[in-house]
Amino acid sequence: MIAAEGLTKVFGGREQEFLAVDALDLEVDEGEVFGFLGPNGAGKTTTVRMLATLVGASSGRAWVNGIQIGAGRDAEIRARIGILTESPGLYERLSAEHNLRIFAELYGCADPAGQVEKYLRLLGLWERRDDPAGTFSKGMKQKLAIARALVHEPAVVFLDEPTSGLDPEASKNVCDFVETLRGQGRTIFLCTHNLDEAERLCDRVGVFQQRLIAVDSPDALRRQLFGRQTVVQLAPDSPVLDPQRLAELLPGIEPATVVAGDEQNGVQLIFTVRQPHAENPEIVRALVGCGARIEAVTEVHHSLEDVYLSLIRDGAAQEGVR
Ligand SMILES: Nc1ncnc2c1ncn2[C@@H]1O[C@H](COP(=O)(O)OP(=O)(O)OP(=O)(O)O)[C@@H](O)[C@H]1O
Repeated sequence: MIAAEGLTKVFGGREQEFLAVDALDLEVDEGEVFGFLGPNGAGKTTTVRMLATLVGASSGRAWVNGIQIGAGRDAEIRARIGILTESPGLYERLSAEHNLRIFAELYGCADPAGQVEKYLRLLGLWERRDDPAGTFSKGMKQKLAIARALVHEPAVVFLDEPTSGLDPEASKNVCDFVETLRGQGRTIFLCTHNLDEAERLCDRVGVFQQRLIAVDSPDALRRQLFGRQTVVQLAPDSPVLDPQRLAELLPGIEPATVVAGDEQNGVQLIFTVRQPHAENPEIVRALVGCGARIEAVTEVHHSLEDVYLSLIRDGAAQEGVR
């Protein structure tokens, strides 16, 4: 639905060139919610602007909805996508309804009034439809801009920071709304700094800083970067275990990292495992066989933030994750 091959953007003239997007290769499937994550200035907006045909690429190729960008059919692409840019850019003096109607008519919707009403209602703005957009709060403006991006029922939607600057409740409302779009077969390309939001909404995420560092589902990235780890918490009065004996009893399982305990908290053993379902029972059996008193067995959970920070801090070294 969205594909890029070596997509590159260089700003500036020959004197002073700036490489904003470096040879991006990417495929986003139909119906997928794809999160595009990266620090400030990473080139996310520039990528969206290229894909949405708002700025030309310097080199490389890309297709949106099966149509190649910059190949004479950009107007067709623009008619079939919806885009929420970083600043809503509404007609402040016009009513919410009028703002949407202009776009619905511009896009040639068969039933502009019906579409406008549908999205004003879906985003909870119907009661305020006659108020000028300029009198709306930031959250309401954002919702109106989202409605505008969707009013012509595009198959591909680009959302650049949809919850930026919104309070927690307004962010949640926008997120909930994006979630409702998931089941409708639309392809959603979401740029966000909110990693909880990305974790909740996205099928896959791409971590990007001028070039694509890694791309996969949050779970797969977690596994690739950190493996799966099982923590065995021993009781404070548990006997001390002989690591040599334990290693003999658990062939094929990496020796555990031992975190020392104190009077209140017993020792923790952290095992890196491949298949917790198969290996955890073996670990517990071996420990109990050595006389350990086990208080709890848990799996370490790494957040998407852990994944993101690890990839961004160590971008170059993580090439292999791709
Ligand atoms: N028209 C332009 N001319 C020159 N440089 C530009 C232009 N547009 C963007 N840039 C530069 O390209 C880089 C990437 O900017 P971009 O807005 O794509 O980043 P971003 O990942 O969206 O950042 P943020 O998360 O802060 O919105 C920045 O260094 C920016 O200054």
